[in-house]
Formats: sequence, C-alpha cells, structure tokens
Amino acid sequence: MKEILIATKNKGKIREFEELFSQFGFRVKSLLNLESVIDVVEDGLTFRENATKKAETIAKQYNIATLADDSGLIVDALNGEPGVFSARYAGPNKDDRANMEKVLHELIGVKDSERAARFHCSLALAIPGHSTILVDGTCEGKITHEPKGENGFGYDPIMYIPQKNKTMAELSKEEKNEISHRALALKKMKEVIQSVL
Ligand SMILES: O=c1nc[nH]c2c1ncn2[C@H]1C[C@H](O)[C@@H](COP(=O)(O)OP(=O)(O)OP(=O)(O)O)O1
Ligand SMILES: [Mg+2]
Repeated sequence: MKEILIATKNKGKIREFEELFSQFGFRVKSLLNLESVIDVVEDGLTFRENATKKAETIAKQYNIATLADDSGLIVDALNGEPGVFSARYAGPNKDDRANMEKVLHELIGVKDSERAARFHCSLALAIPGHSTILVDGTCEGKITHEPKGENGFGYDPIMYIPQKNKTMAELSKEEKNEISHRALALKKMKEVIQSVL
C-alpha cells in the first residue's frame, strides 16, 4: 500500500486523514511514528504560511514528500479570532476544552444571528525538488452557547452546522468527512497526490 507522511502530531487530524486516505488506498504516517522530529514554530500570519513551513521543514529533514495541515476556527464577531492561534487560544498547552470555553466566554451576549464562524484548512504538499502545492477548504457554521456532542476534536462541540442541524461533534466520522474543511481541501489535492506519489 502507498504511504504518505503527514507533518502533524494532532491525533484528531491523524484519525481523519487515516479515514480520508484509506478511501484512495494510502496508509498514513505521522510525526508520532518518527523519532527526533524538529519542532516547527508556527509563527506565520496565515494558515498557508504555517502549513508550508510545517510541510517543507519535515520534507527536508526526512527527504520525503510530506503533507501538512494548518487549520483553525474563524469567528466573525471576534474579528476572525482565534484564527491561526486556534490551537493555543487559551494558553500554550493546547487544551481543547479551555479553548472552547474561551470562545464561548468571548461571545457572551452576542446574539445567534451574529455568531457565524467557519473552519479553515490549508494543506501544503512539499515534495523534495519541487515547488510546494497549496490548497484550502472551509466549512461554514455558527457558534453554539454550549458544547454538544462527543465526536471529532478541537472546537467541534461548539460548531453548529446548519446543513446538518447538528454540531460537528454530533456527526459521525463519515458525515464529518463529507463536509469538513479538511475533507474539501484534500479533495482538491487528491489528483496531485495520486499522480505524484
Ligand atoms: O476539524 C476540526 N474540528 C475542530 N477543531 C479543529 C478542526 N481542525 C482544526 N481545529 C482546531 C484545533 C486546533 O485548536 C487548531 C489547529 O491548530 P494547528 O496548529 O493546525 O494544529 P495542531 O497544533 O493541533 O497540530 P499540528 O500543528 O501538529 O498539525 O484548530
Ligand atoms: Mg500546530
């Protein structure tokens, strides 16, 4: 079976990529399977910059084609926050629960019609000796007033998806993989991956 390296340590992302890639015959390897991984500082101003930096740093270290995902939640009423800071919104230890609580807290008093938000995913595919390929995907929703649902990861329990009348965390993994920002971005990358790897 073909294999692809994904430059992530996020178990939620890894689970989703395993599922998505199995549909086109790839096994997924992540940074959790490798030793002495360089710690990439995510100091870019955009998802694309961070995804590129993660993919190119790891592709160079191991001399192998590498995919990276930089993603996050964009809340209109918070002027786009947490955005590229989504993972560390409530502090350096990347606590999903604390991050959600902070978003909910910042939105106290904001009415339903002004709670629009979207998940964004930028994917970068770095191939040694080639220029990096970038794609994006987004998924629209609204921030709830409390967490709901047990599936997924990150901000899923507070992201209501109107087209499904459920939060992202109430969707099965198959349902999430039909509509998610990550799945939509990967769809755009699929042909390149299949022709290059
Ligand atoms: O489908 C999603 N459902 C809910 N939340 C999500 C999703 N996708 C990203 N998110 C949130 C989680 C984290 O707070 C941030 C990603 O931050 P991001 O830097 O890209 O990932 P990370 O640091 O967890 O792992 P890594 O950099 O090793 O890939 O956005
Ligand atoms: Mg990160």
